[in-house]
Amino acid sequence: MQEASQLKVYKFGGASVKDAAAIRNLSRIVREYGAGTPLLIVVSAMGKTTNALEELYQLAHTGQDFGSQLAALRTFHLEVAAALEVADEHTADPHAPTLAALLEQLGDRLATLTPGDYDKQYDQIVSFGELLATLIVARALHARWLDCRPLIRTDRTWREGRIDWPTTERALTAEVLPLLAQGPIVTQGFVGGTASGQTTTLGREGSDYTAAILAYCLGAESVTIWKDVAGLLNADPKFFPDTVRYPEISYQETIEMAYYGASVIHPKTIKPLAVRRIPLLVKSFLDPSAEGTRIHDCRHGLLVPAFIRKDGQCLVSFESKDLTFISEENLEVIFGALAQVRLKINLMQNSAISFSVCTDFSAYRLEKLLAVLREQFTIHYNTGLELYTIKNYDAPSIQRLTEGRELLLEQRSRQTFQFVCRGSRNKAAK
Ligand SMILES: Nc1ncnc2c1ncn2[C@@H]1O[C@H](COP(=O)(O)OP(=O)(O)O)[C@@H](O)[C@H]1O
Ligand SMILES: N[C@@H](CC(=O)OP(=O)(O)O)C(=O)O
Repeated sequence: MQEASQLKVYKFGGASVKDAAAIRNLSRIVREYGAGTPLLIVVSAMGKTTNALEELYQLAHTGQDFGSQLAALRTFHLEVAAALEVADEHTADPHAPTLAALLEQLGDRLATLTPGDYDKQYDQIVSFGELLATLIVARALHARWLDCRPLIRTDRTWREGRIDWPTTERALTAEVLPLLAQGPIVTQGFVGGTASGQTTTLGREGSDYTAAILAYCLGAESVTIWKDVAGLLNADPKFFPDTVRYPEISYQETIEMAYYGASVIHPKTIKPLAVRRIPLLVKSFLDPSAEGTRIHDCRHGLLVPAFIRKDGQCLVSFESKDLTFISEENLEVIFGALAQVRLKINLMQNSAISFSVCTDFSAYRLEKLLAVLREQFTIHYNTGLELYTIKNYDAPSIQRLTEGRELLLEQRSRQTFQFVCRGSRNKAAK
């Protein structure tokens, strides 16, 4: 590994690059806070572009007309580039493609989809969001554009590529370290590549993870993720009033919050940073001089309860057909099928003849699960549910969250209280 350097990694997510004004704000932050030190900037797709690409892919994959959606995505990017005066005709970078070439490639790929592997083709399409965004941001910053796909090596687990750490570390050290001395570099979050050069993605919202991978491999001094919130809070302010900011918090507490669904940080982000003791700073791009949150190797007393809400949940219960008990053998079959269809368990519970799991809802994966297990088990499922977790709970916090809700499943350990209930779509949590 390299000596810990002065390198700072900045990560800007969709909200911080959602339009030309946001990218101007990003440029100010980089000028004011990132000067005088080697800087690697990781950028996600602009605003909701990844969702738009998912929709485009879905249309193309099902043989529907995607022309107007593609035109809208194209116009959006070209207009932002024009507003920032970084359209193709104003700039020429020998290390980067043009916006026109990228947009054409995207159109070609959509037009030539084959009925083959859904997840593999998803990655080839959805990754364009980050390619387009980084091109615009690199030009706005007069920074070098870097394609990280040949450097961040993954296996062929499409949509959730697993990192080949030694290969990635070797490639980044050889290719990127020498470039850092020449000025800031802008690269894509969320994407990687296989040994044979195909694009992979690292899981939705995976750009935070990219920042951690780069920091780990290049021995960065710190990672800063710039968000639209004041730092890591004890709850999502979009759903809970009266949130409290943690000025500092340990890796361990954070990893658990992220695991339970605190969407402000991708759950895989923390481990690589903790292993090399690289602090993670969560700061507001709306108020960049404010303190934010420092996630690092620290000890603290009991924290105020943290409330975590995960929507889009599905509760699936499996019952043996002949009243036999739920046994290790049965569980092995159920777990095997869940792994096969790539449904992750967020919570589970068993009784004598029934086993229940709460997972993220995916109609496609659930259908595959039913096909595998239907013969052996009677299966019931409920969709449109929410999973709530209270970390470091106390009686008032449980009372506050459960009041007026019908609990379909509940569980508690010494520090964590969790329950599944029907979705309250428009209702903010109390
Ligand atoms: N515990 C929490 N603390 C702060 N923000 C949270 C928390 N849990 C969820 N959030 C949500 O995370 C959002 C920021 O993350 P995200 O939207 O993924 O940012 P980006 O995509 O710009 O990187 C906030 O706007 C907030 O609604
Ligand atoms: N653009 C990808 C990756 C990502 O991390 O985005 P964001 O940083 O905006 O959450 C997504 O939307 O899933």
